Amino acid sequence: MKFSTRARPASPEWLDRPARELLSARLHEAVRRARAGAGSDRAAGITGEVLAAVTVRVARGTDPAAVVAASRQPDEPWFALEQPDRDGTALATLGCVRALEARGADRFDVVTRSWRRLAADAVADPPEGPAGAGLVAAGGFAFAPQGGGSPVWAGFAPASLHVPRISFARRGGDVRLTVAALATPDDDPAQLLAAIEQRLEGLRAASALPLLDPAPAGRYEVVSAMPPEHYEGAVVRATERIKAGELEKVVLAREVQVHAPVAHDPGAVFGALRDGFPGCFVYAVGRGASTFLGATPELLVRRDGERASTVALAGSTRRSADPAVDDHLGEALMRSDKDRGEQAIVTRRIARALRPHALWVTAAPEPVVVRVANIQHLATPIRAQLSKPLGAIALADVLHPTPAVGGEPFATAERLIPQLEGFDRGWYAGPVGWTDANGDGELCVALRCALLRGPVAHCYAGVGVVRDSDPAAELAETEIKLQALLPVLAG
Ligand SMILES: C=C(O[C@@H]1C=C(C(=O)O)C=C[C@H]1O)C(=O)O
Repeated sequence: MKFSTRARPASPEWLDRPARELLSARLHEAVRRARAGAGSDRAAGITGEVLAAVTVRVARGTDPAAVVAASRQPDEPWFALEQPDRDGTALATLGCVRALEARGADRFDVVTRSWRRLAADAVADPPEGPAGAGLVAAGGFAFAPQGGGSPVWAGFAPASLHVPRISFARRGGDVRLTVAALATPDDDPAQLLAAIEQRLEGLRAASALPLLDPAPAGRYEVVSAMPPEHYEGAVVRATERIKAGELEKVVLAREVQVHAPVAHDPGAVFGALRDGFPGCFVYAVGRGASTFLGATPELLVRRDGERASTVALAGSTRRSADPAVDDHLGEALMRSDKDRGEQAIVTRRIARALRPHALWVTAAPEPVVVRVANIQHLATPIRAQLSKPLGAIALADVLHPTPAVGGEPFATAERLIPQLEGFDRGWYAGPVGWTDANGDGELCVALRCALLRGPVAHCYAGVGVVRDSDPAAELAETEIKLQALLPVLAG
C-alpha cells in the first residue's frame, strides 16, 4: 500500500501572493507617510503613525470567533461580537496594533478623534462586504466616566478601543479577513510584513468553539457579593427618593460571583452563550488574562451611513415552558402600567437625545414583546435619519446611558447609583462594540454579563426601579436576568 507523503498545510494560506504584494506596497507607503507626518505639524494632529491594512475574502465556512479563540496566545487581546440569528453576523478580532484609551466625561470624544485621524490617514481598502470588514476599532466603555477603577477591572480602561492585528467579519457565507499594522517613522516595512506573516502562520482554522466540560469535577460556589437584603434595602431607599420627587426612575444592580474549581474557559462560555441566545448580541472583550463577556438583547446604536437605529428596552417578566402561560406573561407585561411607564421613560429620552442630530426620529407607537431564552421584555424600535456626520461612537456618547440602565433624570441617578449599589459597575451596562473607518458601526449595552478572572466570574444584573417597585419582586427579577450566565458558569 502506498501512502501519500505530501504534507498538508496545517492552516490555509490566509493571504495569497497578490494580497501579500499589496500589503507590502501599503506598508511601504504607510512608513513613507509616517516619516513625512513626523516632520510636519503635530499640533494639526499629524502624529507620524499610519495604519496599513489589507482585506481579503476567506473560505465561506470560516467561523470568526472559533478561529480567534483557537489561535489566541496567552494574554493576547481579543474581541468578538456576534448575532447568530441576524444572518450569522459576526466580528472577531485578535491582537492590537494601536490602543485608543481615555477616561473622564470626554472619553468617547477623545477616542473618536484619535480613531478619525488614524482612519483618515490609513492605507487600506475602503469598508466593503459584511459590516465590520476592513479596518475597525473594537472594544468598549465603562458605565461611568471613571468606571472600572477597582482592582477586579484592571485592564478595562473607562474607554478602550483596539485596532486589531487581525479581524474576521462575517455575514451569511461572506467572510473577510483584515490584517493590519501600525507604521511609525523608524519602522522597516519588511519587518512589519514579517511580523504579520508570523502571526498569520499561528492562526488555526478552527470551525467550532471548545465545549464546556460536561462533567466538571470539584465544587462550584455561587455567592452574592453582598447579602440580598442589601439589594432590597437599596430598592426601598430608591423608591423613597422617587416618591419625594427627586427622580422618576433609577436602575440598581447587584453582583453575584461564581467560584469554580478551575479557570473559566472564555471560548467555551462564548460558545454556550451563542448557542443559547442566538437572537442576542453575544460579545466578549479580552484584556490580559481577563475576559468580559455576555449575551445582551439590547442594541445601543447601529450606524449605517445616515441611518441610526436603536431600541428602547425596559420592562421584564419571566418565561414559561408552557406556551399558553408564556403568552399570558407577555400579555400581562404589555398591560402592566408599571412596565409600560418604565418603557415610555426610555423611549422618550432616546428620541429626545437623537432629535438635535437628526432630520427625523421615529419610534414605533406601541412596544412589542421581545423574548430571549430566560426572559421577556418590552421593546420599542427607534430609527433616525442623521443630519450631522456623527459616527457610531459619537452616537453612543449621545445615548449612553439610557434610562434602561441609568435613570431619569440621569444627573440625579448618577449620584444615587454608586451610593445605593455600593460597588464599581466597571463595564457592566456600558457600550461594547466597534466602528469602521467610515464611522459606521454597532454598539450593544453590556448586560447579562460576566467578568471572568481565572476561576472567579463576577456577574451583574440590574432592574429599573420606579415609584411602585416592590423590593422582593425586583430582587427576583435580578435572579431571572442572572439565569443567562449562571447555568453556563456554574458547572
Ligand atoms: C439592567 C438590566 O436590564 C435592563 C433593565 C430592564 C428592566 O428593568 O426591565 C430590562 C432590560 C434592560 O434594559 C440588566 O440586565 O442588568
